[in-house]
Amino acid sequence: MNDMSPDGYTTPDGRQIGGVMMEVKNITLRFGGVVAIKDISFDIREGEIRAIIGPNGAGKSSMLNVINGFYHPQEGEVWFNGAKRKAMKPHAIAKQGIARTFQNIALFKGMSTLDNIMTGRFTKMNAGFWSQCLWKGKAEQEEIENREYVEKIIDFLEIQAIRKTPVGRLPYGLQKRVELGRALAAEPKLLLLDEPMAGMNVEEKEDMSRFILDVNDEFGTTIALIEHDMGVVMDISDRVVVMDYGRKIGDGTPDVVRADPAVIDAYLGVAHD
Ligand SMILES: Nc1ncnc2c1ncn2[C@@H]1O[C@H](COP(=O)(O)OP(=O)(O)OP(=O)(O)O)[C@@H](O)[C@H]1O
Repeated sequence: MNDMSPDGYTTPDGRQIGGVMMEVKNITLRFGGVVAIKDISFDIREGEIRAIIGPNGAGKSSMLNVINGFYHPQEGEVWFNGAKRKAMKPHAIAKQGIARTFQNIALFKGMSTLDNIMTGRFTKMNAGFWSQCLWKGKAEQEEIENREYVEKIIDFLEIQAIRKTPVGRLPYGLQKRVELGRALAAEPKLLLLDEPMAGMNVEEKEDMSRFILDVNDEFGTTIALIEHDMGVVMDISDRVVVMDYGRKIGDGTPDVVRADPAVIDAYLGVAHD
């Protein structure tokens, strides 16, 4: 990686990363007596694939929920697109361009792939009830545009063959792909992935890794993910934050993090000389 100038940097594979999109500053989050996050700061840059890793209970999901606006930390600030975020409801944050997937798939199991992905368009739907009654044409036009966008995602994720299938009948790996599609339907600037490879076999992990890289490349989406699978994280991420017991113990490129003795001790469990 080149220098970390405010304007960005160039990745080893030649991608241009931009300035800071999201910054969390000195975040502390407590649940009663449990300190889930202790004074953590890091940034996510425009166009990056940024990972947050750490052992069980390290605070990764809590951090994703802070970024997502679901949890409000007792201390610290969240900055997005150059502005300090006020306390907001998650749907307002979704409107700002942040979408996410969940560790335990949160799809409507009885609904088709197509309809599930359509639900991801809700932040893009402007025609309200009265305008639908008074101005049917506008609502119809919006519906057509939403359908077109969803079809584009279905093609992109190579799930045409299952577009009509109720998602509850799909294998796990495909359900995860549909969930990615639903998040993409919101056209996020920042996409949060909560353990996108959890429970997958090797082939499914390879497919998901390829789709994450392609989303970043073709849609230009900035991606932050939390993941247990170290191999996957190191392969696809530009920079990695390492958490342990609610603290940040490492931050840098995969090579830097891999060689960091504190990370090796805490997470990799490999003895270092
Ligand atoms: N809603 C909650 N109420 C109370 N404690 C919580 C809550 N959510 C998380 N915690 C605690 O905060 C700490 C961090 O949990 P968190 O789920 O963020 O870690 P994690 O790194 O995502 O773990 P895992 O990899 O197992 O999902 C843990 O001690 C956990 O028990």
